[in-house]
Amino acid sequence: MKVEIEIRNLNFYYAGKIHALKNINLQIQKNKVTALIGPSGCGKTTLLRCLNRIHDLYPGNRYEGEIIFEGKNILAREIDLIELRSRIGMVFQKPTPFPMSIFDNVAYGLRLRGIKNKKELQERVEKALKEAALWEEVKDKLNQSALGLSGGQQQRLCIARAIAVEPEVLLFDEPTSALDPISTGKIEDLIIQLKSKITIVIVTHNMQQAARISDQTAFMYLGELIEIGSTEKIFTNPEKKLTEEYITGRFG
Ligand SMILES: Nc1ncnc2c1ncn2[C@@H]1O[C@H](COP(=O)(O)OP(=O)(O)OP(=O)(O)O)[C@@H](O)[C@H]1O
Repeated sequence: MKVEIEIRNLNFYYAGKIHALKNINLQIQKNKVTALIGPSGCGKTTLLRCLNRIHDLYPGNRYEGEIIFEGKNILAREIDLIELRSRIGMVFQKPTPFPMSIFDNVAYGLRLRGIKNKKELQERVEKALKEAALWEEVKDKLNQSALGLSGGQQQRLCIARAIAVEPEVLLFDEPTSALDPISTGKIEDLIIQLKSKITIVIVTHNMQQAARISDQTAFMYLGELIEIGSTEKIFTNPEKKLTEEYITGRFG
């Protein structure tokens, strides 16, 4: 199995003082789905947001340790964050389409990367919408506002926007918590399909979801990584008592 991202001795502090991640060591496997689970406030979102340095948007946040991706430490000062975020994309909890047409939403990142040729843009937008299982529903209204789509469609549009720039990794932060069960099922199917091309990390509150779609699961508690293993092992025969108590619903 190939490692896509290796997290070494990662500590993270909000505003220079709140110690939200404590010495995390974790390997994210290539072309697999890794789920981050644990009770509210344990640091799942904080860890996910380290992987494409979203925390840099707020002053005073501090990382210690290393996150190795393609042989480089992405926490290094000289890393180009725009480039990093197109290689390691992110899909948020609430769908976040831009107030522009469906086409322009998906073309957005491509244009940012200097792709201006109309035919190339059209081809890549179509490809991304097909990969996000949205093409059939929107192909006749690409010039209409993205804000007119349903919540589930908007979330698939955000996935299309993220995959249009052909990232290696996609980070999902509770991508279905605002969606109905049918839309949730579509996103879960999509994630399973995408992993043949893209490495996926997903934060989820929903343990059934982690069990359904992930290959490896990491259980976190109070800023620490308690246990990581194959999803089957974590849910049937975890090593640590704390993990067992959590997955059997004794706290949460
Ligand atoms: N912007 C922030 N400033 C200061 N502290 C924060 C900030 N965001 C999160 N924290 C703190 O960091 C810790 C980890 O929070 P985080 O949101 O990563 O947990 P989580 O496991 O994703 O929780 P949830 O499941 O509720 O989303 C918590 O103690 C939280 O209060």
